[in-house]
Formats: sequence, structure tokens, C-alpha cells
Amino acid sequence: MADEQSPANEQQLHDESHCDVVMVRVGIDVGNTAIKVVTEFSATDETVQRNKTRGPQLRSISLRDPEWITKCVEHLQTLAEQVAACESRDCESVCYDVRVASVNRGSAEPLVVALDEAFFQCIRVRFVTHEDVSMPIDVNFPERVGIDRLLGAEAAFRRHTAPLIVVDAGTTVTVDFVSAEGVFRGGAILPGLEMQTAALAAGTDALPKLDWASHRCREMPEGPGRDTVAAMRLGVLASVAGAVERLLRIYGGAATLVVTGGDAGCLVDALPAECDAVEEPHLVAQALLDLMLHD
Ligand SMILES: Nc1ncnc2c1ncn2[C@@H]1O[C@H](COP(=O)(O)OP(=O)(O)O)[C@@H](O)[C@H]1O
Ligand SMILES: CC(C)(COP(=O)(O)O)[C@@H](O)C(=O)NCCC(=O)O
Ligand SMILES: [K+]
Repeated sequence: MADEQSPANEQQLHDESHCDVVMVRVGIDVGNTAIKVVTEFSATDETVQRNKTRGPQLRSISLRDPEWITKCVEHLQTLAEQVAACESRDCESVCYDVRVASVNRGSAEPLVVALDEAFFQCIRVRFVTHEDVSMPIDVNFPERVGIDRLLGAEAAFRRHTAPLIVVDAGTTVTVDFVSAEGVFRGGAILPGLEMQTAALAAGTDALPKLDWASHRCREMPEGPGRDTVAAMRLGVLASVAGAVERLLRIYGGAATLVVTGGDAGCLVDALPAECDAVEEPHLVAQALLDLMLHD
């Protein structure tokens, strides 16, 4: 794991109070399928009195794309041009304060190197660690829990009434419990939609790979499945939605069900209405912005 502070940290960022600097806050959630880049900035010049800020912008970039690092750098470079234009500054006055949450070291490290190289004196990159999580963690090995699970739980707790069941549907599906007192109590981990369909195709001669994006479901498919693809989609969605429903009972008691992750939309529509699932897209990336606002 790269050390927490990137080389650029030796280069002091422009002092934010310096009137011609626009500081852009960037949260990057590095998962096992995609990175989620969320950006937000506040004008720091004379308009600061009006506290002019922009709502967070989000971009998801698939790690399957060989150009994913370049696309992330270009995304931030384009943003710098937009920010500079709207603040009538030159690009050199745009600085980035970046917080990275990673459960995928093999991807996070080259990304941080590329960002430091691309924005050398105008970037500060810090990895979020368990020390940054304020939520109490009551599990056997707290330091081993994925930082994405903890940040998602913390962000959900800030936004919804506990007890909470926080589901993050991505590469894997995590289903975590937060007590009424706001304590992270652990949860369950199961294969995500794409992982399951990839396993079906890899483990058999006849089953095809499914592209969930092209089959993006907005409701649970009819059962029983009348063809191979329908049977696969039904089976995988039922296994994930069924697991969530079963875990709601196992965790016991009434809890607010919060669903995040790239496949949240698919899962929310596959769950019964009585689950009252609340969809919170990209909760982990939002948690990173929350951290920076409380820096
Ligand atoms: N840009 C994207 N790249 C990859 N997957 C995406 C993208 N947008 C939506 N998805 C869907 O989201 C899922 C990945 O969810 P995500 O929460 O990003 O995973 P992780 O956090 O495990 O990397 C994919 O399986 C796919 O169905
Ligand atoms: C469970 C996870 C793989 C989920 O990652 P994701 O599906 O978001 O890519 C990640 O949270 C992780 O690596 N956790 C470490 C082990 C644990 O949480 O117990
Ligand atoms: K995730």
C-alpha cells in the first residue's frame, strides 16, 4: 500500500486563503470493478461570502477499461478548465484536495502516482484509513473490515435513522448492520450480480456471459424463466434480493434499508416494496466529501 501521504504533500498546496486559488474537493472510491470520482468546489475568491458552491459531480470509470487511469486524469483536467473558466482564473490556480478510499491496492497505487505526476504542485492525495472513521466498530477484527463498508455505513448513519441495514451492490454485495446507537456490527458478503453471471458462464459449456448493463432490469423478471438468459437473470437477482430479505430477518427488528453501489437500482427494484429500500447512489464517494467538509 502506498504510504498515506503522496510525494506532492511535501509541496505545500497553495494556501487556500490565497485569493486566486480555487480548491476542488475530490473523493475517489476505488472498488474492484470501478472507481467512483466525486468532485465538489467552493469559490475561494471574493465570492466566498456568497459561499458559492457547486453540487457534487460524480463519474464512474470501469477498471475493465484499459484507459481508466487516463480517463480519470482527463476528467480532473477537464474539470480544472471548467472551474477556471467559471471563476475567470487560469487553470494553474485550480488545486485538488483528494481523499482516496480503496479496497483494491493494485489499482489505487498506480492511480495515485498518475495523479501526482499530472497535477504535481496542485494536488494533495490522502488515503482514508480506519482512523478516519468515527463510527464505533464492534466486530472481531475492526481493522480488517473494508474501508468502503465503514464509510458507507457512516454516510448512511448521517443521512438516515438507525438501526440501519446498509447494502452495497457492486463487485460483491455487502449487507451490513448499524445499531440504533450508531455502532457498526458487521454483516454479510456475497457475490455481486456480474460475479455470479460470470461464474455461471465460466463454469459451464452452454451458459453465456450476461451484460447487466444491456439487461438493466427495472423490475424483477417474471418467473419461471422461459429461456436461458431469463433463467440466469431470475436466478441471480433472486439470489441477491432473497439474501437481502433473509438477512433483514436474521439481523432482526425494524431497520432502515439503505442500498448503494453500481447495481443499487437493479437491486432496489428486485426487492419487495414492503422493504421500503432507500437508494443512495455512490454513498462511499459521498462519504469522502463528508470527511473533507469536516476536515
Ligand atoms: N462505469 C461503470 N463501470 C462498471 N460497472 C458499472 C458502471 N456503471 C454501473 N456499473 C454497474 O455497477 C457494478 C459495479 O458497481 P460498483 O459499486 O462500482 O462496484 P465496486 O465498488 O465493487 O467496484 C457493475 O457490476 C455494473 O453492473
Ligand atoms: C467486501 C469487499 C471486497 C467489497 O468490495 P467491493 O465489492 O466494493 O469491490 C471489500 O469491502 C473488502 O475488501 N473488505 C475486506 C474484508 C471485510 O470487509 O471483512
Ligand atoms: K463498493
